[in-house]
Amino acid sequence: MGGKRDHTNDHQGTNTVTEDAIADQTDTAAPTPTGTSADVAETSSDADADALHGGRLLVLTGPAGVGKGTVEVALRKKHPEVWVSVSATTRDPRPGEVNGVNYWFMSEDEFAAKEQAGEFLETALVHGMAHYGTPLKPLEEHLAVGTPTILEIDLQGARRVKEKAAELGLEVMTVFIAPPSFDELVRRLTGRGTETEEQRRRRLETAKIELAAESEFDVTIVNEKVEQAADDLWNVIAKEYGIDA
Ligand SMILES: Nc1ncnc2c1ncn2[C@@H]1O[C@H](COP(=O)(O)OP(=O)(O)OP(=O)(O)O)[C@@H](O)[C@H]1O
Ligand SMILES: Nc1nc2c(ncn2[C@@H]2O[C@H](COP(=O)(O)O)[C@@H](O)[C@H]2O)c(=O)[nH]1
Repeated sequence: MGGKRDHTNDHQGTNTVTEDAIADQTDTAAPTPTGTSADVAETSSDADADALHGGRLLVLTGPAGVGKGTVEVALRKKHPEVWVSVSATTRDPRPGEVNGVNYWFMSEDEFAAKEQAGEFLETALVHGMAHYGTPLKPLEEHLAVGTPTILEIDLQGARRVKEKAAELGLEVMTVFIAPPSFDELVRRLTGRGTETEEQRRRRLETAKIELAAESEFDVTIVNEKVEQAADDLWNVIAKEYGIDA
């Protein structure tokens, strides 16, 4: 697998991930859960890890505010056949975020019950603040039909998926999205304006740990310019899935 690190030089203007932009991600390639968080339970109750055998996916990781969500939206605009897994989370929705589109938002109790029931591929406590998890059932459904699939998860989740890949018979390509500089990362996170000062501080602490782990990933894409980063990501996907780019 890769090892490429892509650099571009000019910045793109800020580009907030809006509800409308994310709504564009409506899946066309395979079934996607919709509705309330209760639907996750319905679709995930028979989760069977064997169903992932032979599946192929991309794990996308990068520090808070680097632009992962923004790049995914740009990618999905050009390549709607790519599916980005919708995670469960116990954090509160940001303004404009929609349940079942951005995340499956749920209480800590609901999350713990699903975790206990084995409904997640992986889970993590992120930034020491909220739990996040990748629902298994929709992932199985997409991998079964060969949909190009992205899990946007944190470093702990990426490590967990890599550890489990062999046992599950999964082909996993890991991609790290890096900022052009730490200062620019701080600017983007601050500019997004969705966190309190304390939340931002915690995210930047996590960011330092994640940036130090970049070499664990198969490929690094530096997000200087959103469209270029989305094209770079598509090239990785196309290569991984044997698609003519
Ligand atoms: N290439 C870029 N140049 C300038 N601004 C960018 C670029 N990419 C993203 N941004 C801006 O940076 C901010 C953070 O982007 P985004 O929310 O996509 O980050 P993220 O990595 O998904 O963050 P988190 O992990 O905290 O959810 C947004 O305001 C977005 O518009
Ligand atoms: N381990 C997992 N990490 C996840 C999952 N879904 C999202 N994430 C990561 O959490 C942070 C914070 O996300 P935010 O939306 O609150 O800014 C970010 O790094 C995501 O990539 C998951 O299912 N598992």
